[in-house]
Amino acid sequence: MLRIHSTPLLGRVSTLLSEPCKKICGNMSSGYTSGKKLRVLVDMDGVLADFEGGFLKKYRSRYPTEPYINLDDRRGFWVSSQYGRLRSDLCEKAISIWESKDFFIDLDPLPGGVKAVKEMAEMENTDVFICTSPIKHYHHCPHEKYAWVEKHLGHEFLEQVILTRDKTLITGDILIDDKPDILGVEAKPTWEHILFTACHNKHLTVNPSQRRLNSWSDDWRAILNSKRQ
Ligand SMILES: Cc1cn([C@H]2C[C@H](OP(=O)(O)O)[C@@H](CO)O2)c(=O)[nH]c1=O
Ligand SMILES: [Mg+2]
Repeated sequence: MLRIHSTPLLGRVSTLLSEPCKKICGNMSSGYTSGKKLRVLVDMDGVLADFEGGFLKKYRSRYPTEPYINLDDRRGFWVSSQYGRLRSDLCEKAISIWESKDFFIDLDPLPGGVKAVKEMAEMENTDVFICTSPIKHYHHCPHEKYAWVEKHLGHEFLEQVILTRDKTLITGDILIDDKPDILGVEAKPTWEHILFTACHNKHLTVNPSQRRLNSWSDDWRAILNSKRQ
């Protein structure tokens, strides 16, 4: 175990730290001390990773003779609920797709998302976190979500990953998320929910005070700027 006996050694300890360690320490201090940085929480499935497209592709390939729902006809956040209404046994078949190995890692990035998040992360006074919920069948999903971030955003971005089943507990200024209702134990989350448009929510009439981001070609920079003091 490394013990620090005197201050001169402190300087040496920092030179002994590997580059990633230095970056972690750097991130921690800037994040905790500034207080005025804009904190953006970006959801993963349906915002950065194409959950709906990936699901339909794998469902049709595993169950080629079963009925399916075109993305244009998707309604409601939960895929399995709509499949269950189509025919009750299709609910379980749908679930079997995202519980399978390689479902989450194989998801394609949604157009413009990775580029936007990288640009956001480079902006002054801006902290970006990927805020995503793992499914409860934990055998593959949490691992693959980290692997997806590493693959598409880079190893250093792993520092920015928040896995939580309750996003209301996470503090931030903005949460960009495709789920229309984000509920949890905190009744008044600190963030403003920006609804990211997806096939399952595009027909929804939402509360007029709720802002949308229609895609990553939409003006996400203006939304961020509107929250800056
Ligand atoms: C079951 C299900 C999960 N998901 C996504 C949402 C969550 O990821 P995220 O928080 O990154 O959007 C994750 C666990 O529910 O899977 C859907 O988008 N639709 C579904 O029908
Ligand atoms: Mg989502």
